[in-house]
Amino acid sequence: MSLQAHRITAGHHGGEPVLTDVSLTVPAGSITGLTGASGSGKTTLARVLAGLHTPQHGHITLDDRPLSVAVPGTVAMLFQSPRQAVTARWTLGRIIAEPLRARRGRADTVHAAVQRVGLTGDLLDRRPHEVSDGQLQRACLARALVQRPRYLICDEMTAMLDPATAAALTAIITEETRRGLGVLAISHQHALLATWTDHTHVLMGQHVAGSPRGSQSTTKTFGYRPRAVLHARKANHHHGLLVAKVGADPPPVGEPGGRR
Ligand SMILES: Nc1ncnc2c1ncn2[C@@H]1O[C@H](COP(=O)(O)OP(=O)(O)OP(=O)(O)O)[C@@H](O)[C@H]1O
Repeated sequence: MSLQAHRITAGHHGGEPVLTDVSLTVPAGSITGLTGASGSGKTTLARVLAGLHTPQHGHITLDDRPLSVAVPGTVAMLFQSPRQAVTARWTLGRIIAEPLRARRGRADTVHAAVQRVGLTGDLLDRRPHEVSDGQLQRACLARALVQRPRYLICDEMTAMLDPATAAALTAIITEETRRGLGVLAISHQHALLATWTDHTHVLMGQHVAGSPRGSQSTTKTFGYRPRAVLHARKANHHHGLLVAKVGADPPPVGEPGGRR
């Protein structure tokens, strides 16, 4: 069971592709990391995986079936800025319940999700400007969970959060993987990826400063165990995917995971 990107080429507004022939697998029940330089195309790939952006080439499968036949909400997304992901005039309660508008039993489901993410009931009547970023991100996680997603894409989800809230949310999501949720965690924070993910891919975009013009977007996979250092030692090319092992030495300057 997995959410898979198969040889994706994608860009914006007919411009040069941001991603060229990129493949990525997000297995169910585990946390897959995705990192890479700013502009390498992580968010673009995330949006393609969630069905929010149509690729020029390639396709997405969800548990071996086309993503297009999946029930809406099967792939949920959390963004860096929860404020840009919600309707500002709605209460948190309405934001969380909205995906269930047409479904029965929503009160129980919403209540369970609210409890699950550690929100107190009094916050449900407040609007986004009346709560903190952390509380709003918890509400966004609750909104995702009420849809019972099979896969969750977290795009820099913790970037704006204090360490305690970030730790709380990652712990809740980790718990959900034990129930089978597959997670793609996108982050620039290698320390977070090293402790949170089972393995991490590094997206090598063609728009990254210093990369040769026309080079292809690929991903490197670091099958590192928690706390291992991101360091490619050996790479094999396979369908646009560079699979690399991880060493204990710090990566050299300019390498993925190295000092800039
Ligand atoms: N809606 C858009 N219209 C035009 N170009 C876009 C759009 N979204 C992204 N891009 C461009 O596509 C490239 C990849 O952007 P993307 O946001 O996917 O990268 P990223 O790796 O997620 O970056 P970051 O780490 O800074 O969030 C960038 O050059 C960006 O300017």
